[in-house]
Amino acid sequence: MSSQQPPQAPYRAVVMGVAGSGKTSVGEALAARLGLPFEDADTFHPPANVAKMREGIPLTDADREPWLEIIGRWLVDHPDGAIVTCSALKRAYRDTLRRFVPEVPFLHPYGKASLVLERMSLRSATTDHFMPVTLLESQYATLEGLQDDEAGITLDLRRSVDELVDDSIAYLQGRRGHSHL
Ligand SMILES: Nc1ncnc2c1ncn2[C@@H]1O[C@H](COP(=O)(O)OP(=O)(O)OP(=O)(O)O)[C@@H](O)[C@H]1O
Ligand SMILES: O=C(O)[C@H](O)[C@@H](O)[C@H](O)[C@H](O)CO
Repeated sequence: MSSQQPPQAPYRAVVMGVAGSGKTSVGEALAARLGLPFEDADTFHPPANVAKMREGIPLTDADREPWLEIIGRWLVDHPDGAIVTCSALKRAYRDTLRRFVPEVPFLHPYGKASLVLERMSLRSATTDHFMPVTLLESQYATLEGLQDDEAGITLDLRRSVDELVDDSIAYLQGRRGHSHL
């Protein structure tokens, strides 16, 4: 009998959630810890989408569809592992991403809008991020949390970024042996 272990599956994951929930902070730190490439899906938004959000107008399904496909292709282009953020607010949006990478797990920092609003307000005061706090209500109204049949984990965004990375890694390691990602 061979003592060789099967090759380790690479980690690919999407950090999802409403604006200001910590996707970038957690995704970047997670990718750094795992030594993987990282991309923030905001960089894939066409300028028209960014302009819309800057004006406080929520994106529609039609605005998001081509953007989701770019993110799906980005994941396909990183078969050796990668972490990407993507709001992926609706189940149907996550279905689009799964058309590209069927077993991709979603890590979802989630919590009360009041705390996210506080963090976004602080961010707006200190950076020139395009996303206005006024859009947070529509982000929550659009959000459909992970369903039981979806690969992924809902994380408590009150925890520190480091703790959220610990939680994410524990979850991803737990999936090992159960998936091809
Ligand atoms: N777990 C955390 N604890 C404390 N502060 C946090 C945490 N996560 C994020 N923050 C802070 O909250 C703000 C929003 O976080 P971040 O930009 O990572 O969210 P995001 O989901 O990527 O937002 P967006 O989608 O709007 O770009 C930032 O100022 C960040 O430093
Ligand atoms: O689907 C959406 O409405 C968008 O992706 C937003 O979520 C923002 O781009 C992001 O959160 C930046 O603040």
